[in-house]
Amino acid sequence: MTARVLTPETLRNIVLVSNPAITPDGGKILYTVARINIDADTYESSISLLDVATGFEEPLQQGPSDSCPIPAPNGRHYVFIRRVERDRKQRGQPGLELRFASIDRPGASRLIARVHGLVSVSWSPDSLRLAAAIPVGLPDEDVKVVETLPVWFNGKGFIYKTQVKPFIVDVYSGYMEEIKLDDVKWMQVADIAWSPDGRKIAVTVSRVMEKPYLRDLYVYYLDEDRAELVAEKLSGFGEIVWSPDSRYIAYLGHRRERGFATHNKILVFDTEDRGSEPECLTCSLDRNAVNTANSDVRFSSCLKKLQWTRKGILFVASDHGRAPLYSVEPGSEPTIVIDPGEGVVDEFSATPDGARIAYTRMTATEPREVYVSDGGNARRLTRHNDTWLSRYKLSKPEKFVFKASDGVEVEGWILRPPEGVEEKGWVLYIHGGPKTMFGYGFMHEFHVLAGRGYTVVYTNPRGSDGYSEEFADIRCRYGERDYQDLMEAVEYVIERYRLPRDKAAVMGGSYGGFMTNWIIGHTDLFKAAVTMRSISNWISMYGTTDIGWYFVEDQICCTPWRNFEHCWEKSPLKYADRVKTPTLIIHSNEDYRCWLDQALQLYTALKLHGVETRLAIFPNENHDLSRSGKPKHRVKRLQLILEWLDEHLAGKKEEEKAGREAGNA
Ligand SMILES: CSCC[C@H](NC=O)C(=O)N[C@@H](C)C(=O)N[C@@H](CO)C(=O)O
Repeated sequence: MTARVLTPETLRNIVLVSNPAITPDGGKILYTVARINIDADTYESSISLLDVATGFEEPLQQGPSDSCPIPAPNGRHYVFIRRVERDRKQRGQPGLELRFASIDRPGASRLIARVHGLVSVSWSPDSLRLAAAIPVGLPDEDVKVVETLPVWFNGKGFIYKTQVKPFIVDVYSGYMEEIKLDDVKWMQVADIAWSPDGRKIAVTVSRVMEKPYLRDLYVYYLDEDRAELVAEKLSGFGEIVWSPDSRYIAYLGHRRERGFATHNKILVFDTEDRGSEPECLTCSLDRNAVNTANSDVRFSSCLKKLQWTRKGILFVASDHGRAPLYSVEPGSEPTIVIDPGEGVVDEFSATPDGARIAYTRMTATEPREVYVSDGGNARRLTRHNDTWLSRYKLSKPEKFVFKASDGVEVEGWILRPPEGVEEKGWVLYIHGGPKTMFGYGFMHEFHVLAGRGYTVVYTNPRGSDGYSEEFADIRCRYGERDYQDLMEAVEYVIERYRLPRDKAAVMGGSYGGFMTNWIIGHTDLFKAAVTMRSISNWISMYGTTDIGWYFVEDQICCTPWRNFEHCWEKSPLKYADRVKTPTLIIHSNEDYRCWLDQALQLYTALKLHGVETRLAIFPNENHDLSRSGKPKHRVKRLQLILEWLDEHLAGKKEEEKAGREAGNA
């Protein structure tokens, strides 16, 4: 009997649980439940309410496009987001509604404001108002007349007229007033936080258009209607939280000591001692204080990545493919408060006293579910994915560690086809970033590959997250130590797991696509390659994408005018004339992170050099096609990958050719 395995279409089974927001008394959890409707080609999301004591659950908002519930400090009300459909005539109208509702009145809600987006929101302690970072300004309808940078942004489209501004919003009247930050002419607010004493609002904001990664920290004093600059030229995530006594601000980020390879840290600023150096609370940990585990089954969340409770500051850090929840206080060392085992704490929220924490956890074999922890006792509260999971065979990845040729340990995992599935070959899968990690995030795609008979090998080579800052730092040296780690991993798994050398494929997305392109230009070991949302040419990447001009300079250490030769040396396109590996190129036509030109240049080069190549362009999709693209496109993408592997690793093409020839004879 053939095993029931995951296929492209089983995406429809996965229930996407997100945004577990706990009420201040710890009695209830509001969260988003999303389902993937392949037939209607949509994600349908609603909001549920969980009673922590009984585990009883009831729908709060039926959807089909409700998400991101954020409870008020009074524990009675909440705000949430409703996505609204717009027809052609309404183009330019805001697509989101910010709504206000009572926890004890399921279904009812009132419109607060129509917005084009919501970057961050924070309740006033009296539960009457919100501090909100809201995008304003739209692109021209027809001809685009641009004077700002970047022109476009992945997932947002043309943003050259958009600024993200800070507002105070009255939840009862909907009245909105902009918070004026002195001397800030152009701004992109990254985060906003209302102080527990109600008197101040902290804002992190980028105000240098050419260097959007630089953030300044302001405090706005409501009584005086005046803002003060607290710190300048910070970088990283940019999230902020106030201490319970409203004196300190914890900032999640860094000062770019190792450029974009720098770990996000928790830096605590004393707002009453201006000019004092911030205290770094996570420097000794030497881990990135955010969760960068890859997964393709997430749904949008509005929860903060930091929370300052009376027991300490909570944050998730990336560690060896896992993501535990930590707590830290000024003057102390970080300690783990929720150990997810071989898993990932994906998002969390805690009661102000820190006694109870709601969170979502996932593993490599289970998508996210909601959990609650009361000081050490963790309980799982939802089981949305249990029934369908019990009907399928999913194999469990096995972890391996090998010593690279320079003596550094590198980790990886091997996911074999489930029992009963015929083995057809294997795939080296490379993650993006490069500063993200593989590990214990659920990857539907990996199980689909395994279900078709392909063993998946995935590793965290140099440049990855989850280890020291030094480990993540491959600036200026792309294609060197990272490439070596991957090729040494290949030799290791061939020997240790007896994988067939002549049945290997390589694939990856974004930086992983860069590396796939690099690999096929430097070795002919692989029988097939699949390169997705990839980078092939750093020179054109520089000027065409949302992050290009500063990402390339930082990571590759060149610009089209400085070290031009180095930019070309590090571009896979330079080596395209050596490629022999049959290559499937997958790209989205609205990928503004790694623009379509990257795929087109590679495709043209491979075609002209006689390499077997196929190019799939996905319309109306962006860089996140594999994670949040339209369901039908996600299915099609997986089908294309499987077909390519079947043709080149499982000999499907030869079989068909032989069949055709036999038919003609
Ligand atoms: C502004 S510096 C950070 C760039 C960013 N790194 C985070 O992952 C990034 O977008 N890099 C892309 C080239 C990339 O490889 N993206 C990965 C991870 O998001 C992907 O899988 O798409």
